[in-house]
Amino acid sequence: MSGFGELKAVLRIRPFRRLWAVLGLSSLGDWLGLLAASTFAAAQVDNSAAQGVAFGSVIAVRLLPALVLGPVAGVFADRFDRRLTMVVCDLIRFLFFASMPAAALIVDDSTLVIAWAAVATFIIETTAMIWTPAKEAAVPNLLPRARLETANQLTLATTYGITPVLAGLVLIGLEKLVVVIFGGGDVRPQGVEPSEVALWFNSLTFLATAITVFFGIKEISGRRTAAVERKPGMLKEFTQGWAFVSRTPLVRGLVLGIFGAFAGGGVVVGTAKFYAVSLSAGDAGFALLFATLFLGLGVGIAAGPKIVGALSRRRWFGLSIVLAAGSVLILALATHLVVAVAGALLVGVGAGMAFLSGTTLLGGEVADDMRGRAFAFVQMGTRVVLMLTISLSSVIVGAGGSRHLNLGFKEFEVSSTRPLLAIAGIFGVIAGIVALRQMDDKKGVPFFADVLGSIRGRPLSPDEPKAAQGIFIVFEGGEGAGKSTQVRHLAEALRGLGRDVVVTREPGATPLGERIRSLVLDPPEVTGEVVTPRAEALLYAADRAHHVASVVRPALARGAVVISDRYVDSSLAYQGAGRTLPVDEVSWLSKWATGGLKPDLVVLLDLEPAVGLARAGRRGDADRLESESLAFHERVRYAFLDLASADPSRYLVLDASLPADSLATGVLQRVRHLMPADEEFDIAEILEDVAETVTALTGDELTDELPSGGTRV
Ligand SMILES: Nc1ncnc2c1ncn2[C@@H]1O[C@H](COP(=O)(O)OP(=O)(O)OP(=O)(O)O)[C@@H](O)[C@H]1O
Ligand SMILES: Cc1cn([C@H]2C[C@H](O)[C@@H](COP(=O)(O)O)O2)c(=O)[nH]c1=O
Repeated sequence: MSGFGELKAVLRIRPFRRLWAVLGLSSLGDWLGLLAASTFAAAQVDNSAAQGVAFGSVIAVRLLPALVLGPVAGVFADRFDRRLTMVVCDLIRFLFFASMPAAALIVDDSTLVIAWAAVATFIIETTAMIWTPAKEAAVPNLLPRARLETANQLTLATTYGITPVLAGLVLIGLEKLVVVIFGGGDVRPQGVEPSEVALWFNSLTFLATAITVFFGIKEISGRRTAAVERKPGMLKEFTQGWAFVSRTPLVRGLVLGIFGAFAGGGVVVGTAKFYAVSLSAGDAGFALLFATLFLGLGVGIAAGPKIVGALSRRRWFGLSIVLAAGSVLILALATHLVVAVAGALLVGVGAGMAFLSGTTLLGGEVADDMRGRAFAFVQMGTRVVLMLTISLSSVIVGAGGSRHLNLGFKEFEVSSTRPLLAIAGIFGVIAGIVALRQMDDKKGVPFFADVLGSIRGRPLSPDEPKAAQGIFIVFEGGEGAGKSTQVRHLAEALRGLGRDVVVTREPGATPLGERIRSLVLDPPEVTGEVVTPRAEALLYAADRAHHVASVVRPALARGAVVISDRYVDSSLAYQGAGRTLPVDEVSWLSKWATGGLKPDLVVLLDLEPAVGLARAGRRGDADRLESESLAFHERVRYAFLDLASADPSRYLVLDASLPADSLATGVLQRVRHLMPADEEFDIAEILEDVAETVTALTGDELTDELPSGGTRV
């Protein structure tokens, strides 16, 4: 589905659509509130120093509740009905936003009005601290899991992209409207200053959201009834929440990664002004870097899922943190504005992707009864980390100035922003790697191969555990190389030693496989149509999936030696090299089909195709693949040899032009090493039977002479 199609599909879900509208409105209110409350406080006094203090104190008061109430806010979201929690919070915000301009109308003392604005802001922020986790925790209950990521894209874009811009526009629009209706500043009646009108408007947005949530999104309620009665006390719930965050690897990893990213972001913001100076880029450079960072954030949120495709979201999260933090290192080292802009873009992309994947993971993988506390913990932590890092880094950089560095051959002026950014970048990369290790859901799957495969739509999957006791031996090679002969011989030898041996083959070891075998190998004159290369690859993979699940794994699980005539390498050689399908795709398909089951030993019987085809021809009519050109079979042969040389410890390559009994000895010698020490067999003792068995099985007189053109390996 296209990105637009996915958005439409999410918005078709009525309760989510309404919640999204509510979120948009309340986020508009938040941004408007931030701008209006602070300008309103500043407007109450005349001199610029007092205006600065009034403005700053309202902002500071907005951040305080995170420290005071943050830890317990999640308990509300998890304990009480989330719909009612949201409605009560919105009604409180409605009343307190309206109380600010109302106070200015009633009270004459500007100090009191400012003080009230600070108190009201504190209460409003406190309720927001409770409202947000309740909302975040409710979203996953309104949607199918598969739609959660798109829903988060939409809500993040709304909260951080659309509504702040809209809030600015509304404020400008209100200002113009006030001038048109009431005229300039001196003649205006009381209570209609633009910031006051904005606060009235803002209070109404919260009334509207309260009404919508109460009457329009009843689905948010009703997730528990009797369970509430059984809940422990609030204090217990609070401590349970903290214990959950610290003991659950996924949440611990998420929290660590998110805090690391925010710490890095805080340092970037705190040092940005000085950093722009160190680039000699001035205010314009500062603005450019900031705009680029936000652009990157948007790109990360909007395009991230498409870029990484099917990559595990846990891995994506860790990767995003490392990308963001690693790009802070680019900023630390950049000496040119263009490089710094590229770095800022990547920081934004990484942060946006981490934000989206982190939110989706928290929503999708944390159980409903803990979700509110998990979101509240993150909400509180990010604010605290951001506040601390912004203030600390700006103080450090302000005090640090710049240092003159003389390397002998070159001299530099190094701003203190650089080491600080470097430290933040290194710290962030480490946080990302640790987070990834904590929460990796594909342990043992190579990371970068998985990332590349996922981007191409073919993620790697962890191997299914192989039964410890059994031994899996595969014979590979071109047509007529002697595989069946050697398979049977080895089986006889091992059975003679008392081992449980399962002889099998691909394709066609099962009734289903038999049917697939005739579909792929019968000539077109029989089947009535030509099997296309991709269909052929899929048919072999289907046979393999069924074969491994129903024959190979069960036999290995009971400790048998499984000897298969052909396996994965045949697909890589025939469909990959022979049919020239992309080998990595064929390989991925087989890995998927087998759950990653690899043989303990592959015996490759290497033979000139012409010789092998001649041998096979003695059996009668050629099948569909035997009828392929000599060039096809040459490609197959060299593909087998390449596979063997890429992983020599797993392969035994034998010159298949040698007599069958020599080959059998070579195979037995190697297989010996696969047996447990106490089961090692005496080759000399069983060699006696080898030639006999082989002759009996093939029905041919085996000769010591090399067939013409044969090469010894
Ligand atoms: N080492 C050998 N030297 C000469 N002939 C052999 C040798 N091994 C097997 N043969 C003969 O070659 C023919 C093909 O042998 P076999 O069926 O074992 O090969 P294969 O690799 O399983 O063939 P295919 O893949 O086409 O089924 C048989 O007639 C067999 O007797
Ligand atoms: C498993 C597998 C086999 N093939 C081809 C190779 C042979 O031509 C036939 C099997 O015939 P055999 O007599 O049993 O050796 O199928 C293939 O193309 N791809 C595969 O994955």
